[in-house]
Amino acid sequence: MASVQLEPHTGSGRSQAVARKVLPAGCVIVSSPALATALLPQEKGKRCDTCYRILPLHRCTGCAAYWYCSTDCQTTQWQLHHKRICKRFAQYTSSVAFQALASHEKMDALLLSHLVAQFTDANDDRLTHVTCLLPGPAEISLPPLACSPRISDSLVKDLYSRFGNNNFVIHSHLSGVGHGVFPLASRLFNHSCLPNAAAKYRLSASNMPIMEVVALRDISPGEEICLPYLDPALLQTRQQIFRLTYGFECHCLSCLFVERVGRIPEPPPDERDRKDLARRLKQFMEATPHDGLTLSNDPASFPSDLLAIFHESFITYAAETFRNASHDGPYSTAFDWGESLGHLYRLIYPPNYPQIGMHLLELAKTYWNSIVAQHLDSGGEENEVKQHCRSHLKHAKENLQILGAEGDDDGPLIEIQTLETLLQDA
Ligand SMILES: C[S@@+](CC[C@H](N)C(=O)[O-])C[C@H]1O[C@@H](n2cnc3c(N)ncnc32)[C@H](O)[C@@H]1O
Repeated sequence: MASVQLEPHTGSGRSQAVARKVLPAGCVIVSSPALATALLPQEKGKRCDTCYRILPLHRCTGCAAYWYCSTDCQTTQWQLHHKRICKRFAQYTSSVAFQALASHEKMDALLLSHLVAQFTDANDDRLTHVTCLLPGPAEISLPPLACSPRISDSLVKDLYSRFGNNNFVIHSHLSGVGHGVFPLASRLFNHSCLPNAAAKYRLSASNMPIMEVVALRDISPGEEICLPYLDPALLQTRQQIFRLTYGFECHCLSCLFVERVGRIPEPPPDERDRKDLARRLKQFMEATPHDGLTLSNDPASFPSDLLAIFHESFITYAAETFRNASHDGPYSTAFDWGESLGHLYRLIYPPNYPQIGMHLLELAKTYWNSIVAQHLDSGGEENEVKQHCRSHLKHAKENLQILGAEGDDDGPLIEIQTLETLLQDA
């Protein structure tokens, strides 16, 4: 690996991935192939079970439960694991033991089945790449499998004990489509709530999705490279999830900020008071230059009467109110809450975090929707709306170009291009 090296992490038993040279924003730091993947149930029949692309599909005639875009993809998966699963699949998924599982456990059971079906040799290097990962904190019991393993039960259990704190959600345009085992990325990257890198997935013919880890900003030699294990906007609950699922406590600067705040105050229940909170957030953002790393500062430098904006219920309220109004209005509500959510994201997430870009694109589309829907004819108002649309689109593009093309072929960068053209002609 020319870009990173594994070093012992000071003060803990784990390792850390450290940059060996300057890694400029947007560069692919590491490509990590999948060892096994499983599509989410809602994606079944919509995407190819091997390459995850959305194409015309044909069904496996044996089990009628796996879909492929080509003979190549079908052959690849048949050789990997499907030949051992196909015949028993219907019986397996209708079994009492499988049906009794919660939906996330069903995903794990399928992924584990896809993984173990591949192996006969316990000493296969690819298995060692999984068993050398850190196990999760909780005692686990094995889920039922779709085939009888040809490796020992203790090895299967050993593999499964790595699932909860190492596997990844495979996503396209930030929307989850499957789960995957990516041993190289798991071995390398620790978590930070202010990460300097993010994972994206490349989909190509006859291959399982490949994870690429991209630098979100310029990374200096010697700096640790971290990924977000979960959405950093879960400011109140994330520490508990780290403890229960991953067995660690996060000490990043953002978590230090939250710890110093103590208890994030509840936002006011009344809609008018919430609007007022959002208005004060806007004033604060207009008056205070911020670099997207606000949560790495001392909370004493942050207005205490604004802290309720970090309450998860306020973030959810802002997101839902924006979403509900962004297509058909009322547009003034969508603009107000869309802008507030943009401010919140800039405060919580590190620079160039893709959620910021995706939100700015949604906001730009909302301004455009309002132009189209309202046929604004008072020249001044329309110009102002167009200006907002252009400005958000520009910032969305700057942000999302860092992560670059990922997932399905269409997507935010294409949407930006289309909207740019429409705006030019408007
Ligand atoms: C995907 S693995 C990371 C692999 C790790 N670099 C190694 O040495 O193999 C996840 C595990 O790394 C540890 N870890 C990751 N990020 C951490 C952090 N910010 N603080 C403490 N432990 C962390 C936890 O034990 C977690 O369960």
